[in-house]
Amino acid sequence: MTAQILDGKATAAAIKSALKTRVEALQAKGVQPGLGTLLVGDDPGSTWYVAGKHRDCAQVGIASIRRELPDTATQEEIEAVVRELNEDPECTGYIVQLPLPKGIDTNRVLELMDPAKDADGLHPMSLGRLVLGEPGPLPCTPYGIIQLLRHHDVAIDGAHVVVVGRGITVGRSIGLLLTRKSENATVTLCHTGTRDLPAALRQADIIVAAAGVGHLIKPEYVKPGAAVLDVGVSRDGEGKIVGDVDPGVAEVAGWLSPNPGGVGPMTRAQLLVNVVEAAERAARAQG
Ligand SMILES: Nc1nc2c(c(=O)[nH]1)N[C@@H](CN(C=O)c1ccc(C(=O)N[C@@H](CCC(=O)O)C(=O)O)cc1)CN2
Repeated sequence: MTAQILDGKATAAAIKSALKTRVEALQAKGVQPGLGTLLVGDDPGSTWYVAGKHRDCAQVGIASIRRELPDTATQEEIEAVVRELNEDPECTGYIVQLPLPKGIDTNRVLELMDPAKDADGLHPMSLGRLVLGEPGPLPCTPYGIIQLLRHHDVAIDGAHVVVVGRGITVGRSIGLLLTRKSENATVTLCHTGTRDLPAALRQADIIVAAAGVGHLIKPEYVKPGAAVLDVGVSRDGEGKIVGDVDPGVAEVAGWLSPNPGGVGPMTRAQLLVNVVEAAERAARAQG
């Protein structure tokens, strides 16, 4: 078997094209959506991701507001920029690029954000709304994964999804989305403390690999025909970027997201969706 490709680039392009029309409708009402980003430090990966987010904004007509601080920035300096973005009327939604430098209390920074401007769906209020089933911004990578599966007609209803990784951006929240009535999946969350990871993975109809451990998912752990989503990014011994999924998995899986070109572009597209939806909510509230 050679897996069918879950093409994130093409799916994200379709989402962005639909968003352009929604942005034009907002602009016609005098509302200009604007995405703010706060980047602390000069990590090449984070710098690249933030640049990509602004390129996407330009494509759909969302304005860009960029704030940058050196990696020596203190908690207070970071919080001061968060307060500025909370107050900036041109910034209708924003993100704090993660991870923040060592020594910074990330939760304190996220909690300080205005929840109405949370474009990442990572504010405690947004996560709480997700638990309660109330409308709000959805976490970008988890919802991007669901959109990618839907777009390729991969059955989620009734599927057993095994997630590997318990980080805040993917592992912790994806189960909340997948177990909603609208998705109706059964989710097992695995992590470094899971005793027999291969045994858990062999049960999966869908695997979400978000551990950040290069080539962790081997072909022999995958049920033939399963859908496999490669979220992780890490470097091998030679410094080359690798995903969490061993290339041999393509011979066993029914569906496979490439990395790059799979979940990454979907994460960015969902961020734009959150910005546009927040601006639409604000426009409705204004009447
Ligand atoms: N505040 C946030 N921080 C982080 C998030 C997040 O959702 N919000 N997720 C990750 C990084 N991330 C978004 O910020 C992200 C990662 C990868 C991509 C992407 O498009 N990757 C491309 C490859 C890019 C390359 O060539 O290196 C792909 O997969 O095709 C977008 C966003 C951690 N931080």
